[in-house]
Amino acid sequence: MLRLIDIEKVYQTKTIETVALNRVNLTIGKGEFVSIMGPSGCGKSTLLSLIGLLDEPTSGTIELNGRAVRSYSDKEVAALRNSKIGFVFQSYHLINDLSVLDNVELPLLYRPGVSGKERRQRALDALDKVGLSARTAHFPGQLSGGQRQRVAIARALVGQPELILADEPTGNLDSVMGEEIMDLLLELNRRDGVTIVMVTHDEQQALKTERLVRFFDGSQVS
Ligand SMILES: Nc1ncnc2c1ncn2[C@@H]1O[C@H](COP(=O)(O)OP(=O)(O)OP(=O)(O)O)[C@@H](O)[C@H]1O
Repeated sequence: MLRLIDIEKVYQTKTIETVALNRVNLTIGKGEFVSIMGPSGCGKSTLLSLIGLLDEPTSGTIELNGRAVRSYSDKEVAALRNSKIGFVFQSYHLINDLSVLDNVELPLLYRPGVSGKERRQRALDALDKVGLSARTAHFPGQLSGGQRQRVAIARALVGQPELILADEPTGNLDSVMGEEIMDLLLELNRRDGVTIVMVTHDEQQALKTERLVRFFDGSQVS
């Protein structure tokens, strides 16, 4: 589904040039659950932002479903990102002034052809999947960290993406809640076939996934 071919990412500032990714080759198949591990600064977040079509490589090719991403216009890339990719972050990124249901509905606001009624139903379905049907009227501030991350996962799911990108999804949670979130991601992958790429610092969690890719200094080492 996704291929990274000879990817290089160089950040150039006035004083220093940083090679964040150095000739990375990675293929992610449909339905896979891949963990990415590596020390701080090795390029994990950079990799996720490229896979998530949030940034472009300095050189190399990213292919999505067999077609080079660079052959799409900016507008098409934005539409692809919105329809095919769901994001989950370490710090949830929920909007505190919106209810749980409204937070989950948000990504569908920018979808053409989705009525208000359908939006609501899909958000309710996504919240049901993450076990939060009883909390739809709550606000993020009234939830535990684990529950907030469940809301964020429901928000990532509501657009029915092909791919979920999770950047340290359990990084802010204690081990019990972290386990719960990990089990939820594993279930979504196994039961619903959602492809997941997860950056984590937690070796135990990484070992539960189908595949573990390790990075060091911008390069893939295993
Ligand atoms: N916007 C930027 N401008 C300049 N340098 C950057 C930028 N973003 C990242 N870098 C550099 O690129 C390298 C890789 O950073 P990246 O954030 O991808 O690492 P990481 O593995 O995700 O680290 P961490 O585990 O600490 O989040 C680092 O040396 C970082 O300083």
